[in-house]
Amino acid sequence: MQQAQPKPLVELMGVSQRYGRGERQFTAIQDINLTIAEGEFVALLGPSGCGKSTLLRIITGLNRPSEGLVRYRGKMLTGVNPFATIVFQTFALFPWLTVEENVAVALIARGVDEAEAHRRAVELIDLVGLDGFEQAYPRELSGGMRQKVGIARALAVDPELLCLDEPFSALDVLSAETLRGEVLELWTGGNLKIRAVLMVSHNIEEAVFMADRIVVMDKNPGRIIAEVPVQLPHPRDRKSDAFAALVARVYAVLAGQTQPEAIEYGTEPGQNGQTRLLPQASVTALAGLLEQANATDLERDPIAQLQDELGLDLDQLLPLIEAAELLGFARVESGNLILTPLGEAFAEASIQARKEIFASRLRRLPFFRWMLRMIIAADNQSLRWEVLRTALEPEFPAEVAERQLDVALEWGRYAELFAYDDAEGRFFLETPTTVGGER
Ligand SMILES: Nc1ncnc2c1ncn2[C@@H]1O[C@H](COP(=O)(O)OP(=O)(O)OP(=O)(O)O)[C@@H](O)[C@H]1O
Repeated sequence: MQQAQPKPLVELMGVSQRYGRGERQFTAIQDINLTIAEGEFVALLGPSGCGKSTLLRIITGLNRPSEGLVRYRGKMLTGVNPFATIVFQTFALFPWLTVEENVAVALIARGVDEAEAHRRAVELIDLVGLDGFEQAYPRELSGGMRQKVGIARALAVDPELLCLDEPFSALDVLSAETLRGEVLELWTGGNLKIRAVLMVSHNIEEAVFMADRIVVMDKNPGRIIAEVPVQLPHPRDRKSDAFAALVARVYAVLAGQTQPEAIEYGTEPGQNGQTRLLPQASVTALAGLLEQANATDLERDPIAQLQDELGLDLDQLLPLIEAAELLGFARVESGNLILTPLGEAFAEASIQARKEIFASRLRRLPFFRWMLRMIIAADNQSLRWEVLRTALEPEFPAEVAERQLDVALEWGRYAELFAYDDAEGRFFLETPTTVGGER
């Protein structure tokens, strides 16, 4: 028998969202094409700032995209989507209302009379497992329980599309894990009207554990870089090889945006072409990563292993990996982090030798070549922070330029390529030079 094609519920075509005006205009997401079909649980995964929440707001009709079309059940979406609802990370409960009132309020707002609203609220509270807590106030509940109230409230309006915006990230590890299981039970139980779930996450394992499809995004500008189907039956076994292989695959997509060397280093600021952004990675954390990777057998599930061992979340780990790749200390292959001989040498080197290795790598980066040239060319070979920041501004928005200089300052100081006078806000060379370029 031929299986019927699942019907598309949400369709996004060429969707972009820009914020701000004029020179300060900024593209949060660009040219997004995405379909969510009936029966699907889709996870949106990507680094902080790649536009996941923006996309959710567009799908639920809270934002109108700057460009592109959004269709819901084949019809153009022009205002707030009445069939969709969002559960937020921070619960968003009214502290002065009881659990029951917090749920009922969503129904009353939709015109349901008060007695009926309270009757349904009690049913929903039972459904999410909070029976007995109807008259409690949010402050009396644990984080996990509060999030259940948030879910009950979202379910009160009988949504077809349930959007979850990092619903577990404010919870402790155990509560998050329990609630993941409970949400999956609600979803697979089939007692609800929900036709699809869209969950924003920045936890790869969570996405592989829950979703049927993972949409992977990257930033600057926010865009979809891959879609990974997850065809494992529920309940999923985190310890299985198939699970680990999928985690590794998604990790490889996120971390391994490795490009040919010429593109990878980018161009110097002010030259034609794109200047590559320096990842927001501290030298200490980078050294920690390299030491850990050098000391550990990272054959299986490297992301989970490194995250656990270093106590980092994805947003902290990815810039470190990017920095390790940029500096030639490591590469990512099929989801594994492999140290280069230089990376191994760095991990095992003395403090002074590390500084020298680091300096030799920084001198290869167009950003640092440019900075050094600017400092050397300045009066007294000393340059104010503002001058460099202003010089970067045609290339990057002001706050990005500022953050780039912060990173460059930390890396360059560590490598002793230049020094910085905090009181005067000036870069200068520790050993003045007269030759054109480097010491
Ligand atoms: N109303 C707004 N005005 C200006 N910029 C905005 C606005 N909303 C979001 N942004 C910017 O757009 C980009 C995408 O933001 P968004 O919150 O959608 O990302 P995200 O992937 O959900 O991030 P996170 O994981 O940190 O929540 C960010 O750089 C953010 O600063």
